[in-house]
Amino acid sequence: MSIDTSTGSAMPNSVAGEAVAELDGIRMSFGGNVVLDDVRLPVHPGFTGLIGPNGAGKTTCLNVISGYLRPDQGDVRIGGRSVVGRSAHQIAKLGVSRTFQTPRLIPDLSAVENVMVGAGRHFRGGHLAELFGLPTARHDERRLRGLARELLTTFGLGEHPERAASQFPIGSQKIIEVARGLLNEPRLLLLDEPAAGLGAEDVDRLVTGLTSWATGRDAAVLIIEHDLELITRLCPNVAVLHFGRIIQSGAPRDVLRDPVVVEAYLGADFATGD
Ligand SMILES: Nc1ncnc2c1ncn2[C@@H]1O[C@H](COP(=O)(O)OP(=O)(O)OP(=O)(O)O)[C@@H](O)[C@H]1O
Repeated sequence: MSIDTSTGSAMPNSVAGEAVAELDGIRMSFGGNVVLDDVRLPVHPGFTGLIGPNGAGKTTCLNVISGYLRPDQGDVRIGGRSVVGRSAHQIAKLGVSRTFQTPRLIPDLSAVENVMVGAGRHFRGGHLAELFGLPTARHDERRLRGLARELLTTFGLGEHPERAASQFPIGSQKIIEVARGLLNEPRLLLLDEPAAGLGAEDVDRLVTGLTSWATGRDAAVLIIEHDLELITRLCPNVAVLHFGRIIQSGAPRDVLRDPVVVEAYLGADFATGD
């Protein structure tokens, strides 16, 4: 395993075919209500979709991977290493970023500053250096501001980086949150319904930005989404969760035509376009 000394991350660089993250036999219940039952889900470099009806357990999967919830049973591996019992903060340090269904931006900070909030582990100077305005901190700040601006531009939002986050429409706010999740160069990015509430133009920005960011990187991106067109555009692999169980996985074109999936999730009226 190689240690990434530049970031302090201990996640190994992924080998082709090796899962960056893996849920293995996960069981999760809330007060006797079993929400995940023997969930096995490998997340390889590239884009993986996780779909399923409301309440199927998709966000719970993300919460388990990112350490917000501890499963009753099963293992969570990140970079081949078991992380069950580690805090969300410790897991983030392994190079895991996530977004939430409702964007968690700081409304009075500018778009670029909100993206910079994602920096955490990249501040070499630390908080004391920052507090006393030491050169390391000033250098870090300039560098991060530049990176944050580049990310906003990648997502087509580079025009008004200094505008307060609250002044952006909700769709753009969600994209700013995605950009924030990328500032740390995550090895694993977890996106919870990034396209919910987005118009067609914003969905295009999101897809174009994510594709552009992922090109040339071996990061893994797990996307929960109800927008099946987005899933089909981005993800070579998709898994379907239904009542807490993975009922099918594979290429979206095949999975979305599977009668079990159509029946269980999509309803009798569903038909995929070619
Ligand atoms: N902290 C919690 N306490 C109790 N029940 C919970 C908790 N978190 C989730 N649940 C329940 O677990 C089930 C799965 O919820 P989850 O949010 O994972 O579903 P989902 O597939 O992401 O749904 P959606 O597509 O609507 O976001 C739901 O019945 C939900 O009410």
